[in-house]
Amino acid sequence: MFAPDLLKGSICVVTGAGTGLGRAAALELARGGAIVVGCGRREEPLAETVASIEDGGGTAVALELDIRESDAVNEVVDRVLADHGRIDTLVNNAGGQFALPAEYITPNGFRTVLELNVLGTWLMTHAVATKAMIPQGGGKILNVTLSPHDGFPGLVHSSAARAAVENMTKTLSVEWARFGIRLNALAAGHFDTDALATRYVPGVKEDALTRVPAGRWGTVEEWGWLVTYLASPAGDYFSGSVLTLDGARDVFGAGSYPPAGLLEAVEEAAIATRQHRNDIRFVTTGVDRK
Ligand SMILES: CCCCCCCCC/C=C/C(=O)SCCNC(=O)CCNC(=O)[C@H](O)C(C)(C)COP(=O)(O)OP(=O)(O)OC[C@H]1O[C@@H](n2cnc3c(N)ncnc32)[C@H](O)[C@@H]1OP(=O)(O)O
Ligand SMILES: NC(=O)C1=CN([C@@H]2O[C@H](COP(=O)(O)OP(=O)(O)OC[C@H]3O[C@@H](n4cnc5c(N)ncnc54)[C@H](OP(=O)(O)O)[C@@H]3O)[C@@H](O)[C@H]2O)C=CC1
Repeated sequence: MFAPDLLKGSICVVTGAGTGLGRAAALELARGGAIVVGCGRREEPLAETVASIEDGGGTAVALELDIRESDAVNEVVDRVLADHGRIDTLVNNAGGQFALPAEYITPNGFRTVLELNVLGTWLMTHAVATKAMIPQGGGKILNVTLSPHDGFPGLVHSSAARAAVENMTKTLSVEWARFGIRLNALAAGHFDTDALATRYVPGVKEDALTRVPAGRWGTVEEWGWLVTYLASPAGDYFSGSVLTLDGARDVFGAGSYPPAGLLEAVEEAAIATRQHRNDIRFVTTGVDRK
């Protein structure tokens, strides 16, 4: 899609680079000439992303990291700086949640989603800004969030978390403009990734598609193009924005609730696990993981 030297020599850190949207972003950044540092908890998918990039003539490395661990985040940022000297773009893509009616979400379930999406994004952002971007005189941070924005029934924890991330993005775009740091949030609608296929019950997933006016899932390539455009000089004047890529999902809005299949899946999980309805686990996969 882009010229092969668009990002030549640029150092781009992508969290969650082993799968789905993060993988697609990493591949497209590398096609544009960036040196990609892919992070995530599992070594295997990261290694596959690196191999795909290298097969295409690009350059990438993988570093295992749980973005919720402050010490580990600092170590990884130090390592990138030791190896590459700077960080031009950070893509805070790692994130996620499970779909569950709000009344079933436990305190720890809510905390877990907040920690992953808000704390994890904050730890990465703060470490990269203070160790790399402020000393080097600038950089770009792209935070992946969610569409629809005005409430996402079935995902109350993540809806709250992504709103926090978008506000964090806007706040920092003002505070850190004096350092040349530009921050934007990229709100994803429904993209056809493995996670979408495996983490949500089929009825719920299909219901989600009926709420996309464009009538189709987004492709991971379309996501990679947006990330790469913003990382490139063409994206230099974007800061403090929320860019929504969703085939008009946000305009359609939350729609009715519950989506087809969600409550039935809760009941099935309760029967399968012989658990009390207030102690439902892993309903989104329909599999008893206990
Ligand atoms: C309707 C609209 C649809 C809409 C359908 C379409 C949606 C499209 C929009 C979004 C799409 C995407 O984001 S797709 C990308 C999806 N990708 C991801 O989510 C990847 C990252 N996710 C994860 O790692 C996990 O899902 C996450 C829970 C966040 C973190 O996992 P951890 O291993 O750290 O957590 P655990 O230790 O297992 O669990 C911590 C607590 O959370 C609870 N918990 C964890 N998974 C749970 C589950 N499936 N169901 C219930 N509860 C769960 C546990 O019971 C624990 O609480 P206690 O039992 O009380 O201790
Ligand atoms: N697909 C879609 O339609 C939508 C996706 N999004 C968001 O886009 C992003 C990517 O989604 P998608 O590619 O579909 O889903 P994936 O589940 O494939 O991607 C999540 C990635 O984040 C990594 N990750 C998860 N937890 C951590 C952690 N604690 N530390 C480091 N890395 C972590 C995972 O790797 P590992 O498990 O190895 O750590 C994985 O590579 C997520 O934030 C998601 O919520 C938002 C809206 C819609």
